[in-house]
Amino acid sequence: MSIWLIIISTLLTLAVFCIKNFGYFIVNFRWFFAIFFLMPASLIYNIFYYVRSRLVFKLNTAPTRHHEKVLNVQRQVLEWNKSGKQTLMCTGRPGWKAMSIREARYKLIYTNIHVDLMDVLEVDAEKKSVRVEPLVSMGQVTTHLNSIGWTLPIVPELDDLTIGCGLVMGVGIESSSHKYGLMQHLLISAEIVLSDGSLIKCSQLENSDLFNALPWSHGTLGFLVAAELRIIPAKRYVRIHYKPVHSFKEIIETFTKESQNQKNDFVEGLVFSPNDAVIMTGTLTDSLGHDQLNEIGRYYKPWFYKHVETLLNNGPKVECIPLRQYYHRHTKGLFWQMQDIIPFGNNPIFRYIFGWMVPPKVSFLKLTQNKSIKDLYEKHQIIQDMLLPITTLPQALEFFQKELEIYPLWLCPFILFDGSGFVHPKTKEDQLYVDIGAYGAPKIKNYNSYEALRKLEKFVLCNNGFQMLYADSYLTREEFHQMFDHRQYEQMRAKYKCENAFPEVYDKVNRKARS
Ligand SMILES: Cc1cc2nc3c(=O)[nH]c(=O)nc-3n(C[C@H](O)[C@H](O)[C@H](O)COP(=O)(O)OP(=O)(O)OC[C@H]3O[C@@H](n4cnc5c(N)ncnc54)[C@H](O)[C@@H]3O)c2cc1C
Ligand SMILES: NC(=O)C1=CN([C@@H]2O[C@H](COP(=O)(O)OP(=O)(O)OC[C@H]3O[C@@H](n4cnc5c(N)ncnc54)[C@H](OP(=O)(O)O)[C@@H]3O)[C@@H](O)[C@H]2O)C=CC1
Ligand SMILES: CC(C)=CCC[C@@H](C)[C@H]1CC[C@H]2C3=C(CC[C@]12C)[C@@]1(C)CC[C@H](O)C[C@@H]1CC3
Repeated sequence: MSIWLIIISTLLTLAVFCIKNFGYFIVNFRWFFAIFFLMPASLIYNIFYYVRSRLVFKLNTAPTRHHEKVLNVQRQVLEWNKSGKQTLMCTGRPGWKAMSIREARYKLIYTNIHVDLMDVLEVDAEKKSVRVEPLVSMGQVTTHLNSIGWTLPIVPELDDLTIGCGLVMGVGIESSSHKYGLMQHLLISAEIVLSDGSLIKCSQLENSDLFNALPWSHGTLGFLVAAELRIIPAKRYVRIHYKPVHSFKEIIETFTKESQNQKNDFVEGLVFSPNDAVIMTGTLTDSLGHDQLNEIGRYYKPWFYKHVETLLNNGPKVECIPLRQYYHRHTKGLFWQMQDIIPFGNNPIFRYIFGWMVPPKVSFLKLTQNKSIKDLYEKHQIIQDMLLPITTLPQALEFFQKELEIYPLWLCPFILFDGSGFVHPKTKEDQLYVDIGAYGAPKIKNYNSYEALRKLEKFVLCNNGFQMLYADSYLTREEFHQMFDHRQYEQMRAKYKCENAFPEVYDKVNRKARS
């Protein structure tokens, strides 16, 4: 195992060395580094963690070691208390590992608490729940669950997203969210180490005020050490219906109608131009019936959105996709971000030779970007997910066209349940929302990233929407408080003595807090 780690570190060190010394080359030939350094390093890293997790799973060591690891977190917090609370606290997870666009600056000055808990603890088939440690990745948990016939009702796309950290303390969404809501709605209970070092369990039945304030709190109420989530039986395939639509009106009507249809297990839309989109609906199934099997996850298969694009003129179509491959349909193309990193990545020759190593890990791409690359992304690209009431979809699509002109756009419906935390509908009832994801280079003339994003943020604010906080946010503190309901959060900050222990969410996620 240590040999693998040495190889990964050598490849990454070489890549970082090249970035520092060959700035021009790295910006213009990033694909070279991605293919020859980052992809092999990612592959070895994944194998390493696969073997590690497999061993932990087989030997069942995670549950017995869990208590010890929680005590370690408590010990660090108690030490911070004893040493006079010199600085605020945050997790010790390095910024480059997080799946947000930038790195947190505050990690360098705050006390880093190492929460190295990364295993699946138990699956309770009777209770239909899985108990996990916070750093468990989506890849890890779905592989475990799927192999024993279960799955999470919502499986956010990217393998490296962490369940307990990013998806529960932040936000998680996927194409089944129109039925199940956001990842936070799967949470049954959470175990938190508070600022005084004590351990508290919360759920809808005990300490419910804290429980409801946790989602989107970004580690500013305490450290999560275990989370229990709802699971459902898995099936072998997803039967997917691709419906091409060719007018603005049809896009809105078809997408809204399918999002309201609870018979659909999955709903997603890819918008390719103001008047062209493919709306996809899926159902879980164990039998192929007469439908064709398409193993889109195989290494030589094209990027999913390219496959969908071909159906704009060749659809409608029905096919079955193996479940895990459906969950990972956008992974190889990092939605459509891979085309900017390896422009020929979808070419069949590349796919047959290198496809099995794709994609490089997002964290390695982050670790090895220099200032020029960061500036390029900031000035010429947009990576944003805006969550808006589905009734505002027509205005929103027009706004995206007018201010950005960026395609494809990702449409993902979700039900936002009424509640009391950071994010809930402004009306006092459950409401259907849509996540509009824009990832890439806007085509609008004279694009000014700051101005465009500010306009977009104001549009979202005026329409009772929310910005996903992994992305760049230029909201002012006042606007942030207007967008996110801080009432219960502030009560919990006072009740659990967080003010001198953790920063506020705004101070972790605003653009100035990240580099
Ligand atoms: C036990 C376990 C622990 C893990 N722990 C970690 C970890 O700690 N950190 C980490 O970063 N990753 C972790 N992973 C994620 C792992 O690296 C990826 O899931 C990897 O892609 C698994 O490949 P596989 O072919 O064995 O998966 P399988 O489940 O066997 O794959 C089934 C099918 O899905 C397709 N598929 C699988 N993954 C992808 C993908 N990413 N994109 C497109 N298609 C795909 C495959 O082509 C295959 O046909 C873990 C995985 C497992 C199984
Ligand atoms: N499909 C989807 O839904 C997608 C979602 N995302 C978003 O990407 C973001 C990044 O995810 P990821 O890299 O997994 O997570 P991060 O490491 O970025 O963690 C997100 C936040 O949770 C906090 N946190 C981390 N660990 C703990 C803990 N044990 N207890 C309490 N708080 C904790 C972090 O605090 P600290 O700063 O102190 O480390 C940070 O503020 C998520 O917020 C997610 O919403 C991105 C892509 C797709
Ligand atoms: C489905 C949802 C809700 C979000 C998907 C977002 C992803 C497309 C982005 C999340 C993190 C992003 C990063 C990049 C591409 C787009 C994301 C995967 C980069 C890899 C782009 C290249 C840069 O050099 C590093 C970026 C890191 C984060």
